[in-house]
Amino acid sequence: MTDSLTVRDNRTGQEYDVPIADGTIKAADLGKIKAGEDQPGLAVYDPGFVNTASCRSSVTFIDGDKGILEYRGYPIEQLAEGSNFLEVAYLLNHGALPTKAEFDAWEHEITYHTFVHENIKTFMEGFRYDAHPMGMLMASVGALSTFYPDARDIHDAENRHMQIVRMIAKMPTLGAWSFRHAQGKPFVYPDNELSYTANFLSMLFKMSEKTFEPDPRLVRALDVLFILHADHEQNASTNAVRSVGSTQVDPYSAVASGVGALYGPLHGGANEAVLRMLRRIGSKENIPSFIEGVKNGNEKLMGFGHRVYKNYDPRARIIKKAADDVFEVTGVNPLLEIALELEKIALEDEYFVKRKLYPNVDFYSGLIYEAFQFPPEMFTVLFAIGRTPGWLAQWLELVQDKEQKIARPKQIYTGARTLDFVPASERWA
Ligand SMILES: CC(=O)SCCNC(=O)CCNC(=O)[C@H](O)C(C)(C)COP(=O)(O)OP(=O)(O)OC[C@H]1O[C@@H](n2cnc3c(N)ncnc32)[C@H](O)[C@@H]1OP(=O)(O)O
Ligand SMILES: O=C([O-])CC(=O)C(=O)O
Repeated sequence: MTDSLTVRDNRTGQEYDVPIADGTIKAADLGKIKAGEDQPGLAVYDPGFVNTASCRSSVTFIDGDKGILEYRGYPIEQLAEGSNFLEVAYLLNHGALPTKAEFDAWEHEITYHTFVHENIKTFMEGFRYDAHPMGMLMASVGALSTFYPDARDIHDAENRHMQIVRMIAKMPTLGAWSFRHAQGKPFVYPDNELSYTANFLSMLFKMSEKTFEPDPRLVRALDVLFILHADHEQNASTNAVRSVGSTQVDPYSAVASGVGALYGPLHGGANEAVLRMLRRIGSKENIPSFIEGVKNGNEKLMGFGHRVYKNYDPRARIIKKAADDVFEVTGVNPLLEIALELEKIALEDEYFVKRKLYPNVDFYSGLIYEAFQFPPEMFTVLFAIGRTPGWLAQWLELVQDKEQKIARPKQIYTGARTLDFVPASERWA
């Protein structure tokens, strides 16, 4: 036994020793270590999990170099073209496309669980007038766990299915109500005669007793956006859902943690940040000085860069096309011109080329959301509604995986040791 540990820094490849109580295992021995087997004294320093696979999964495949994304083996381009959001939600959670009977049953179940308990409404009405809708969404999803104590039995398959249906169904209700609250408008109850996405638009924008009839082209565009956001393997929010879910807590609590992770500007919150950035740039003439600021490290080009994609994000390509369909109905968002020019300049600039920084899913989505009349604070809520089936599919896979353990990483301790405590009465004397 020695008192040092060999650690490999995955960013630099450098190995070095740190003092610890247990023995030393060389990084070269890593390959001999069986997954999930504790090796006292061994830790690989990988902040941000750049090279650490935390699970095995058959939900979503990404080839970041080629810009390929597939849900359960189906290319995202084909799903966006020919499927709908509820079918994709089924695919993710069941592993295969539904038959007609299976789809009808799934759609029926989801449609009839869109209402939430009246006390959730009271709970949401209690937020400050200017509460951020993502904060409200995170809290209200967490609150759902108290309304469904049965959800704590995560070992029962039927029970798990029930919670998955409930959450996919209720997320738009919570999201729409967080929007109405910010607008100071009364909440609109779900209209179960409408499709999933049309009902969501109704709860957001309905202003009279009459049935709300959104333009079908807008309904389709939003449905496609939901498809594009539905899953993305081990992104930060899914990792949060899996991490919290690995404690065997109920899925509402696990998904609430996912909403929290998504809220951050480096993840789903980037769509809101992009819009604010474009507004700040204001005109094409200001782009070169903005880019200079990015290159000098003063700020980031929001909506650019990705941990996995070192090529164009395939979703950004589809969103760019979808924007044209939406703008046909709503008129062109004037910020589009700035976004297109920003992309062009960045993609020709050595700084971005060298680092393989391309537009990600968040770069163009906000322009469409704004054309729908959503304020920027709502953008990440829209992402969360789309991502819910993915979070749940990953949670389901996690709780069924017999080899999955509680998520509990190691650390490299860098603090003091074995100090002698001196009571305050002596220290302050
Ligand atoms: C749905 C989503 O979550 S998609 C991502 C949404 N987030 C954003 O759009 C925020 C802007 N982008 C980023 O902050 C990052 O690219 C992330 C968080 C997405 C990925 O981060 P990481 O994989 O850790 O990459 P990392 O931060 O190491 O970046 C590598 C290099 O590119 C630079 N870089 C990365 N993204 C950007 C950016 N958007 N603008 C300017 N420089 C960037 C980094 O400064 C770093 O440069 P260096 O090598 O000189 O230090
Ligand atoms: O995969 C990631 O790191 C982020 C992302 O694009 C997503 O969650 O959709």
